Amino acid sequence: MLQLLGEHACFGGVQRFYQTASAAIGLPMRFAAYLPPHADGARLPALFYLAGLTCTEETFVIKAGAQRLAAELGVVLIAPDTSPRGAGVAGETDAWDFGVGAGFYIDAVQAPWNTHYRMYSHILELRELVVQALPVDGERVGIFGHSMGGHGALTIALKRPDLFRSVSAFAPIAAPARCPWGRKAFTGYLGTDESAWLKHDASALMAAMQTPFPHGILIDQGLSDKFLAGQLHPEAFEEACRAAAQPLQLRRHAGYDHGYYFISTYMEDHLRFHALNLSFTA
Ligand SMILES: N[C@@H](CCC(=O)N[C@@H](CS)C(=O)NCC(=O)O)C(=O)O
Repeated sequence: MLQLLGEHACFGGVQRFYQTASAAIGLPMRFAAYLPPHADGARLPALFYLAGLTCTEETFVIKAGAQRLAAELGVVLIAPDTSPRGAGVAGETDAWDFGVGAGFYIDAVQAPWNTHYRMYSHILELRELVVQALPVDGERVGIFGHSMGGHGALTIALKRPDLFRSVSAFAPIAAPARCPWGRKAFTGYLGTDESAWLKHDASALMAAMQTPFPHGILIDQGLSDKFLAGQLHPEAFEEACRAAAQPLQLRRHAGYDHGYYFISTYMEDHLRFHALNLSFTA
């Protein structure tokens, strides 16, 4: 079921790469798993990291610099891929913001995308798989992500707060139904009925809830991010959290852009935020 593709010693633990026959996607899917040093039989908290447009399961592992602190905190890190690979849908590699590398962590309902582009179900299936096959405590799983993956982390956590008990994001696409990236993806994967999009829009989902994460949500945003004005809309999510009485730390950082120099700068804060949240009993 799980095929080990590679393993590298890293800060006393192991950085692994796996392939699994994904039932949700209907194709082989890859993911990365960092296992910190741990005692035999231990069940550890785990964090899913969802990456952004054009990324793979390797991007976070190589660029975010998360393993050293994950080793210290004893947290497992799971990094899925960002879309199906080799689905063979016509045009799937024509654009960098739709199709391959841009699955948006939703299940497509429109043909021809709905056969394989089912990244929401894939993340849930991976969660089950890692709890079963790796030393992961199913009661202590959190989720975070960047840009498209920030949208994924926020929406998946809001849809399933029972499965993901802690959530944070870097420069998330916070209101996809009203930005060009989100509108393009939702039109292609979900169709033109915009009311159906709102079930996959973090700001709309939050506006319809009451304090789903009582210990708070953490978001970091660079103010020199070239996508901030047109694509990200953190202020919409901030407003929705205020209306829902959801505690939110939205930190805006002068000088930081959209990339991994920004993400790696604040990675430690996110890992400590999740480790603390996952230490509270449910
Ligand atoms: N290809 C795009 C940029 C795509 C992009 O910025 N992707 C972000 C996520 S939305 C990313 O993490 N890229 C990988 C990297 O920075 O290593 C462009 O031409 O501006």
